[in-house]
Amino acid sequence: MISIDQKTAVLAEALPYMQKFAGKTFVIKYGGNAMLNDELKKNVIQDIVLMKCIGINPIVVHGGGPEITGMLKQVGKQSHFVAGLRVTDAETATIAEMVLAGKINTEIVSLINQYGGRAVGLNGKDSDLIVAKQTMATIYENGLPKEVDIGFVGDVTKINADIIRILLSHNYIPVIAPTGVGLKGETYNINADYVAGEIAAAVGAAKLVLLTDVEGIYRDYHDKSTFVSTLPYSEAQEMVKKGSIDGGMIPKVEACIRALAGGVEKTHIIDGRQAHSLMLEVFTATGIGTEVVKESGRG
Ligand SMILES: Nc1ncnc2c1ncn2[C@@H]1O[C@H](COP(=O)(O)OP(=O)(O)O)[C@@H](O)[C@H]1O
Ligand SMILES: CC(=O)N[C@@H](CCC(=O)OP(=O)(O)O)C(=O)O
Repeated sequence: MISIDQKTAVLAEALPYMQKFAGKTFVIKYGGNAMLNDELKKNVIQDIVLMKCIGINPIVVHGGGPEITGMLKQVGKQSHFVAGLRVTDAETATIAEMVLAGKINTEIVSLINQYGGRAVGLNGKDSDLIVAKQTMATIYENGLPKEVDIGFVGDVTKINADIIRILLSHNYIPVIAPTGVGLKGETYNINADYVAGEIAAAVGAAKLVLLTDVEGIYRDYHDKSTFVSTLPYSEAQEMVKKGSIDGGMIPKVEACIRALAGGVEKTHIIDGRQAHSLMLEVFTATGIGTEVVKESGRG
């Protein structure tokens, strides 16, 4: 049982962070694997509403990979991933948009509103928020890059962030589905981590926080003693090339790298399975998870 002294110590520790972050914008990427449990979902939503209450401007970018996989299965389609990206034919792009923008986005908006926030849902087509072009997946064979065609998967070419700024200036919480629109109105499926990195750079966010289903990054994913709390991005790039960062972790580190290059001050990959992990990361001295940084050393 936590004592009164411990409770007050925790609250007092939060004060300087509340002062430091008031008025700052945080992009929070909430991934499909951290969304599977209703109690955790509630914790994440409460943390986002709390941030808003103390003057931080949260922007939520959500995933929904497991739900897309489930829906594809219902219509008899198997899912395949290359370098963490879903191989997307035309029908898959339509189903991904339906699940992300139609189902998950509205659910998150509704939950935030139930907890007292004022959320507005957006997808890449709203006001041409996320303009994209077709991209390839890169895999490494013996350290050498190789391009693989994965269909209607998009690379962000432009974020039209005006609509986000307008919503923030009126105290709304934007909730963004990771679908992209091409120059001819076509739909692209984009990994939500990449969208979060691009949005964070476009709005000049102070922090990008990616919630996932592991503690953070491990040097060797099969050995939990190799957890890394601070990872310089040059080292992260090497780990992707060597294959020690693999699958769904690749878009996350690449999103952090993109955000840092775009001027975002801090990027974190944290465990969405831990109750109130967002609050712990933002309002405590030690933080949790892995921080991807430009230089070595945790700030
Ligand atoms: N070096 C690594 N450290 C941590 N996780 C890794 C690493 N390499 C690959 N992974 C995988 O990345 C996964 C996280 O990506 P993903 O499942 O796509 O998350 P989300 O659904 O939250 O976006 C982890 O569950 C793990 O299986
Ligand atoms: C191209 C690509 O991989 N798109 C992702 C979009 C959803 C997503 O990113 O969801 P998570 O954050 O839950 O993984 C997909 O189809 O699964």
